[in-house]
Amino acid sequence: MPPRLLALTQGDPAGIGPELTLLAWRQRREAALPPFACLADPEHLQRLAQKLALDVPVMPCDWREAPALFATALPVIPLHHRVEVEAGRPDPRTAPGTIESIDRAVAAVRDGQAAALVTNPIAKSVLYAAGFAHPGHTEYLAHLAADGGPAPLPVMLLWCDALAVVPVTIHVPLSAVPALLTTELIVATGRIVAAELTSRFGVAKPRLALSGLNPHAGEGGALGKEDDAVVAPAIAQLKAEGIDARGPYPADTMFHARARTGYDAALAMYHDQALIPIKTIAFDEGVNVTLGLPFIRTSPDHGTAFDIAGKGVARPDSLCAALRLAARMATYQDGAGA
Ligand SMILES: NC(=O)C1=CN([C@@H]2O[C@H](COP(=O)(O)OP(=O)(O)OC[C@H]3O[C@@H](n4cnc5c(N)ncnc54)[C@H](O)[C@@H]3O)[C@@H](O)[C@H]2O)C=CC1
Ligand SMILES: NCC(=O)COP(=O)(O)O
Repeated sequence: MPPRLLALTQGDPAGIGPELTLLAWRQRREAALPPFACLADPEHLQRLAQKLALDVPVMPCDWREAPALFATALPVIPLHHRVEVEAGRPDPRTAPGTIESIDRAVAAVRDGQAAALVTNPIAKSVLYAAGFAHPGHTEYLAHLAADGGPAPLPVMLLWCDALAVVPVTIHVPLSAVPALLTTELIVATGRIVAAELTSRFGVAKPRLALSGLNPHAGEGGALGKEDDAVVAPAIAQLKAEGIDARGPYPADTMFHARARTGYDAALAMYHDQALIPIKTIAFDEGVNVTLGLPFIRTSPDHGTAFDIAGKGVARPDSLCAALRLAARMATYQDGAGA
């Protein structure tokens, strides 16, 4: 079965997302990319391609036309919002277009017009300044998936060939982590990770390694109580449910190469505990995946990089990896394996 079309969002139009989209399309053959269509302002992409001297024919189209166009042009589903912003100069007035792109891409995936969602980076602070009430894509996508009912628990997984790692608490201040970190949250996260490593990554019997929260996983309680009181009971519960879960391990010694051979995914207790190791070993190839949703979503692991936007130096490798992984996950979901 040929890979089905992916829906790619515009991301923050002042960031590097638009140029990465152009660069990815240019590399579609060498990088073995599945077909994708971007929800964006076609004229903005045309202007940017011209400015960066990138030979990319940008073709406005609808979802039905997009797959056949992909071989010869970048298919773009036009947004209602026009983009009038300079690269590197973020502006909250672009927020409605950024959000329109996400909303319509999600709708296209849920309607079956696209196989999976791939998002270009957004700047949270720009959206917050425009009144956006969600911490990031991860939480907003769960809100969209709720359809007015209870929102599913979205789980952030950062993935590269050498490591898959999940922050159990996500976009929250460090000072709020101990109160938010509950045995129930860890168990619910572990269940989702174990189930989707099988259904969406093809890992038959996933092995999960859980970190502690505190230095040395609490050093028997002397350096913090949460490791024994909150994390250990969650591991016991996961094991009781037949999930291969181990720990709590000291976070500082569970990410080196030899340790990584012992598990399929690491669950870390907070954002930086999870993201520092993967961005250190695979900043250019890492992919951010949202689990727990009724649809597939991947994204590059990096942000909007306003400091280099429009300068022609941004690397599309992580976006390319996100596109390939989304297609691979869709293949597993369809039951066809990799
Ligand atoms: N999935 C998403 O939507 C994400 C969005 N962000 C947002 O991005 C904004 C900026 O975040 P930062 O912490 O500055 O991280 P960043 O990833 O945007 O930039 C960090 C450094 O890496 C460089 N860099 C990033 N991507 C690159 C690429 N593809 N090629 C070459 N160099 C690259 C940048 O120039 C910068 O020096 C924030 O507002 C944050 O909310 C951050 C991470 C993910
Ligand atoms: N640091 C990861 C990140 O900010 C990604 O957030 P999201 O927008 O994918 O929720």
